[in-house]
Amino acid sequence: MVLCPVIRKLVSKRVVLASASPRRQEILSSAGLRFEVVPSRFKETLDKTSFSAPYEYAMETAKQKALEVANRMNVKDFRPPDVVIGADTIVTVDGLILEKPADKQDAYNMLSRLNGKVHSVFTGVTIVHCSSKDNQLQTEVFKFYEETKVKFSDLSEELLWEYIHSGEPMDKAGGYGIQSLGGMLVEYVHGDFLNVVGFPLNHFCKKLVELYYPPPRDAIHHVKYDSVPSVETFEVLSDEEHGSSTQGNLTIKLEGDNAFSSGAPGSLGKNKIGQDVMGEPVEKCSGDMESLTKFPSTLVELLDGFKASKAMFVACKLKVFDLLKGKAHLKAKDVADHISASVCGTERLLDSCTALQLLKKTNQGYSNTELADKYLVSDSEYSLHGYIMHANDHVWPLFTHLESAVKEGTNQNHRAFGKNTQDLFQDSYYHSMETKLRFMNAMHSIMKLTARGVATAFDLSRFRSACDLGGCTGALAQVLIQEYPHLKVTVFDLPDVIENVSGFQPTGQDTSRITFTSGDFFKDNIPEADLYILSRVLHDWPDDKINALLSKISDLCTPGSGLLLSEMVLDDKKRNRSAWLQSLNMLVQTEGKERSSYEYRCLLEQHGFRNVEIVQTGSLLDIILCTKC
Ligand SMILES: Cc1cn([C@H]2C[C@H](O)[C@@H](COP(=O)(O)OP(=O)(O)OP(=O)(O)O)O2)c(=O)[nH]c1=O
Repeated sequence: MVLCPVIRKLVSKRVVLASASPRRQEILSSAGLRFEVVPSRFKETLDKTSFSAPYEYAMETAKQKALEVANRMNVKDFRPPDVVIGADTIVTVDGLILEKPADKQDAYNMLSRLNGKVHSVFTGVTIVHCSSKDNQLQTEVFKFYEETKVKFSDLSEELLWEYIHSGEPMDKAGGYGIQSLGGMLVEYVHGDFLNVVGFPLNHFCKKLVELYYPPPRDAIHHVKYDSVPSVETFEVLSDEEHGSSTQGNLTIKLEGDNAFSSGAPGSLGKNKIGQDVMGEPVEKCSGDMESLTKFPSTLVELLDGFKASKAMFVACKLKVFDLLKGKAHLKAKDVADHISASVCGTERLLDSCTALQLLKKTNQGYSNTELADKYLVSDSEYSLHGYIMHANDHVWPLFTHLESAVKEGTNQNHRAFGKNTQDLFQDSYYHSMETKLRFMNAMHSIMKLTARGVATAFDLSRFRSACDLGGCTGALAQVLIQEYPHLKVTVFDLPDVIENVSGFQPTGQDTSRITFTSGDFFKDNIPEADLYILSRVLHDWPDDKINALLSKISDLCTPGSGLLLSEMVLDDKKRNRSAWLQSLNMLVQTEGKERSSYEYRCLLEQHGFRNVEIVQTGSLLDIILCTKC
């Protein structure tokens, strides 16, 4: 999604971010900007005393970072970038400029200076427009800066050292990261929060508006904008209402190194032949033309979606993130050697993962992003590796038959895996030890991630016993007993599952209040409990089976017993994309479907449950609680 329409102006340009900062990459890509990352090699050693103000230093460093990359990329026979963006963040306190700490002692010195005080964070940003003539790089440089004031609480020595030992300060100006643990040090922030994190997005968007939609001179005094104006506002002003102004020789004063004339070829804005600075035709405002010229970014994202998924799946399968865990950097060749793959293929995979922000790339090589360390490394606490392997090995082949699934209205196990499913779980998930463990791993990893949300969406402290039907490895049960000290939980699942749960139990945690019982909830007796839980179970089955199961549970319940469901609830208004795609997922692989809140409510009331309450989290699972009347 592109919130700032002016970002679309950059869609057809080769945009390069001259920064290794993962924060800057994240901020700009979340704003919908498409860009390549080429970290600058400029050494941040300008003489600070030669600048009249700290922000001058930050802007100059940002400029040098961007120009170094622009020059390096101006290689004969290659297309140079159109736009290079550089940034530099500094912290200033007591007249001193603080950059990234050199070591822990330096971090301590910086944090001690900031302790209990208000300081300023400046980010200087440079936008360099590039063109190349006879292999000579020509540049136009625009700079600006943003200041944010931050107040630190009074912090104890112990806390400062604990924070320093977390390792977070080392790659951050002033020795703290407000967006993570460092947020705990901060009492208040005045100004743009993202500016502290490394990139003043709001000011950047305003600057783009200035650059790409310059208001004509006589409009300047009418137009006051505090926030980013819509494209239309400025197109109307510059192209229609004041259409003739683009024909004139209008001089626009901009902050930065340049003031230029919109009438001069190669200058900013639109020239006499209706081209913008990059020499490309200017978008017209008229409805038809506009819809023809606007770039369908959403569609491009969808076109690329499956490639991005598969790149992540393959990197996980080849254990790339495991290999890079805890390593400063590895070159593509070293990664290729370890995973027994070609160097050229590995390099492309690593570069794609870098573009997807799963890896970081510097001159020394590739390393994991925080996201990859946390979720893609196979043995991390909240690893999604198991779920991703299930997506790659099971869901992906099924989705290649989506067209048949849609035409036939049935799952595609027979096409994807060559066998008809009489018994869904037995035939598709548990037919071999390998598939069984893969499926259990997948359910375990997704449940670990979501269990706390499920367990705490409602206060369940009135229940003394719970039975988690289809509770698999007991990942939810483990969180339930932590949250509710008086609750005992029975995990009920097929014998195939229960006999393999031991490998998934946590070490060093008291699990004596969890019991594992095997059985088939359609055929066998279900254990008695005050609270029954069906997490991601109902969506697997057709209505007749669901009715049979709910009726069986309802018969076991006494008045006041509870039933807790966790599913993705379909909602026309919220249009939760994951839930609707999950519904297709259910079509290709099961006999079930996702349902709306209305459908769940009817279903539950039909079986004697009342007080149906739904917490729609909008993330992976929504939670429903009801009581037997
Ligand atoms: C104060 C503060 C800084 N920072 C970061 C932003 C920047 O990445 C970093 C300041 O260092 P910079 O030199 O501005 O940037 P960088 O070295 O990370 O990347 P490059 O030079 O390649 O552009 O500090 C935070 O992430 N959180 C904070 O709260």
